[in-house]
Amino acid sequence: MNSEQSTRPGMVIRPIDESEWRAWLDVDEEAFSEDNSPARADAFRSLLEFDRSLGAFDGDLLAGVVAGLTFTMTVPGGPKPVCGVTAVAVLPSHRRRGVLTSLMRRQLEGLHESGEPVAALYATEAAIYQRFGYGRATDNLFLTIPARSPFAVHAPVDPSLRLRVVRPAAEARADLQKVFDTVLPTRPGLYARNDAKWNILMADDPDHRRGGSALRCVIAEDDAGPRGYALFRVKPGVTENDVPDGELRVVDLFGLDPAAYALLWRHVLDRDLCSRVRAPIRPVDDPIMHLLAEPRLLNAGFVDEMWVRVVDVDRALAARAYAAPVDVVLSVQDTVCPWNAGRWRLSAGAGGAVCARTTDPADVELPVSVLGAAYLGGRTLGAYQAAGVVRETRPGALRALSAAMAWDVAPWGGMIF
Ligand SMILES: CC(=O)SCCNC(=O)CCNC(=O)[C@H](O)C(C)(C)COP(=O)(O)OP(=O)(O)OC[C@H]1O[C@@H](n2cnc3c(N)ncnc32)[C@H](O)[C@@H]1OP(=O)(O)O
Repeated sequence: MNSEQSTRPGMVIRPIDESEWRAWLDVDEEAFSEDNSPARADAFRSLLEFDRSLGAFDGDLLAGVVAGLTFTMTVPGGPKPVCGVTAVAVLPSHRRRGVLTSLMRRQLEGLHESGEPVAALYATEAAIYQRFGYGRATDNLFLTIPARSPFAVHAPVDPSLRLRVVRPAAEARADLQKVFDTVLPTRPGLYARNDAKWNILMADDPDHRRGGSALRCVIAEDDAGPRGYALFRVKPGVTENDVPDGELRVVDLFGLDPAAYALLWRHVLDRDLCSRVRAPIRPVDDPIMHLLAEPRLLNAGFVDEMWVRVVDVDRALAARAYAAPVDVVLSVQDTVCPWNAGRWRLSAGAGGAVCARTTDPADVELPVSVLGAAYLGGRTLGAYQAAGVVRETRPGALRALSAAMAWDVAPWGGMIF
């Protein structure tokens, strides 16, 4: 599809120049009905890559925007380049006229021509991006745990570990980055946090506190250095009878080994004057689920987290590792990126993966959104078959593909971008 075909008539789509930043911010603030303090606007701007942004212009008026960010994201097998899609906004005066559709199509065409084979995003509303071929690839586990919930007898303990409180939290930044960068390659979905991202986290914007304290930081360490950290806030409170009823909210918690991880959770659960711990952004296989003696006390739920778009089937499927050998012919449906539509043979084994065009008959028929959903390893395909989304035309092929694409560690981004 050429760019004229993908652009709404009367609308010009082009990258936004840095000098047009004010107009960009206006569109963003109007679309989200949110006003930014100067500090917050500066932080937002520091995240953007203007040459990777697109604006939809109605005459001189900037009516819609989308940003692309250059990411290294862990996928099954290790860190790879992924385009982070963010800051999507359309002026309320121009909504439901195809502005977003034009921006999405143009962005995907650009990635196909010279970009990353995979795009990922966090959606404000889950219904928006499926029509553009994004699949729900990760979920967020949210927990509300009563304080002082007991641990199971098998919970690991290492007497050489100690806790260090760092205040203000920003002073621990180097240690935090070291821990995070070590964890990064171990979980699909985690993306490398650049300086701008760490600046925002450590700036501890009062607008993000929602009635909670400044960011608190505790490091688990031994004589050799840090082995994990917890960042959290405490929202103080008392019951009507003056019983302490504070709420501790976990912001970020990573451990390099089971004992450090358990100690950090023990710390947040035992914090004085708190009656519960809320952890709203956790991976669905968080080890805390196996540390508590009474798992029902987790009060767990989950929601969609990241949505992934396979931009180029061949480049994307060859870029990741597979949990088992597989040799299948996929028939891919993709009306937004027609270069993906049709049959591809995926062959993966000990020597790596190859994905190439084929005229052989299909073994599995599926929409590109399911490839996106399964890309980070967090989905099995039988459920999509049961839902009527995927069809198997060679017995056993779907199961083989599902086992190969699934990954032992659940994917999770951990922080909105
Ligand atoms: C990755 C991120 O940045 S997520 C942030 C997304 N931005 C926001 O939530 C800010 C507020 N909302 C907006 O700015 C706009 O309403 C947008 C960006 C969500 C949609 O922009 P629009 O230009 O109105 O979308 P567009 O007209 O291209 O709609 C395309 C299709 O998506 C549908 N759609 C658009 N928004 C939504 C939605 N929120 N929920 C469900 N469907 C939607 C439209 O109905 C249309 O469907 P159709 O093709 O069947 O007619």
